[in-house]
Amino acid sequence: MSLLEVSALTVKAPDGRALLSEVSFEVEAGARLGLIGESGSGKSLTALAIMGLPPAGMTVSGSVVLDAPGLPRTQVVGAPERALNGLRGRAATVVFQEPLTALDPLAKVGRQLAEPLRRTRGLRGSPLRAAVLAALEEVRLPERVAGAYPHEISGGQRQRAAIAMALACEPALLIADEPTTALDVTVQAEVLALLDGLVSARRMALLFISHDLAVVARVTDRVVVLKEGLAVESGNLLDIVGEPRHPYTRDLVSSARRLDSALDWGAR
Ligand SMILES: Nc1ncnc2c1ncn2[C@@H]1O[C@H](COP(=O)(O)OP(=O)(O)OP(=O)(O)O)[C@@H](O)[C@H]1O
Repeated sequence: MSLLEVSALTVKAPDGRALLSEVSFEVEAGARLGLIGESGSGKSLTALAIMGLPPAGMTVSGSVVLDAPGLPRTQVVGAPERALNGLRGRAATVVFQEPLTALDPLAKVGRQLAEPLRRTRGLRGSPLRAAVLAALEEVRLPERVAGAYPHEISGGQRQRAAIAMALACEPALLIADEPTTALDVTVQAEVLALLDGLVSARRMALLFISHDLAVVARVTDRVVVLKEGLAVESGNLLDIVGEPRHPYTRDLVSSARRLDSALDWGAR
């Protein structure tokens, strides 16, 4: 049994338009899967549906089963909020493109990190303070960040803090939804390398969402290609890059190649 099994997942807008149509994939414990597609293809809706958080007014059908160690196996579609609350953060969690989605602008970073650590590990007092500092260190943030408000640190540091918060509940599956898209190119590479290392060190499963094939290729080995809400191709990343079958995947691969050779040219 997989950690995450998505079958025929369909999301409809209030006007009945299908935004996601019969999408299916699985993620085993500790495995990595990339979800790639252009803007509006349904990537974020997939992430939200897995978390049981579809936008208001949308109808979700099909099946999303989360089966994380130590937690009840749960059908997310149609599950009561009570059942989902126990799963969110622990079975699966999300890091979004914009770290301010996860961070409270009015609270210091240390206090925000302490909250999930207190809740999930029952820590108080100095052990809690030590755990906050360890969590910052794990994402390579200096101690002083604990006493800063989100607006007082850089975008890259905010994303590291958001990653630390996501990891505080020790999730079995990390969903990273364009986690580096809003960052400068050099910071992007650092955050990606950090995420890659943390997922390996903690043996987490990763669902990595991006419009950028080159970025997905750095952290995953299997991909699902989404276009207009349909999964048009899926499989091993190297097979897909080597022999893309769908015309849209061919476009993705050739534009990634063009970018690659332009960068090679620039380096010479
Ligand atoms: N809250 C909402 N209300 C109405 N339509 C929405 C809502 N959220 C998403 N959509 C529509 O659903 C479709 C898929 O959106 P989604 O955000 O999943 O795309 P995406 O692939 O994540 O794109 P991006 O890379 O731009 O985030 C789009 O047509 C979008 O306009």
